[in-house]
Amino acid sequence: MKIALIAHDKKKKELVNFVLAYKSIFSGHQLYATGTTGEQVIDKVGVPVHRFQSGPLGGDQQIGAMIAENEMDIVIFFRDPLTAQPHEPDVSALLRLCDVYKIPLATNLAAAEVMIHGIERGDFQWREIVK
Ligand SMILES: O=C(CO)COP(=O)(O)O
Repeated sequence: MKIALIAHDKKKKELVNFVLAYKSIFSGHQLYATGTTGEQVIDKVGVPVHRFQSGPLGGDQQIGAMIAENEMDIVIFFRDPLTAQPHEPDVSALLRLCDVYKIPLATNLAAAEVMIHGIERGDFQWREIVK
């Protein structure tokens, strides 16, 4: 499956630790990320990640474009709800596209924990049928 990994700055450590904890599962999938998140995942986890632009420079929109093309299966986006983001419209647009295209989206650690076990079990195989 194609999995997008995104984290706002104050959530990056949490996301990196999450990917590290489930490295064996993530390793079996194609990973995509916004620029800085991807850089940290590559450095600290050591898995291959396709990196887009940094979020404020269009990375969220690039992932949104993949969703619109039915090219992204799952989005894990650790958002920081307590810090204003200069590119908030891009963030909202990405979340909206997940809903438009029914793309499974986890926006915090607790939801991502459930999601990763679902990925492991094959709960999202229906995405292959949709394609
Ligand atoms: O801002 C982001 C998502 O909205 C994340 O971008 P970076 O991974 O480049 O920090």
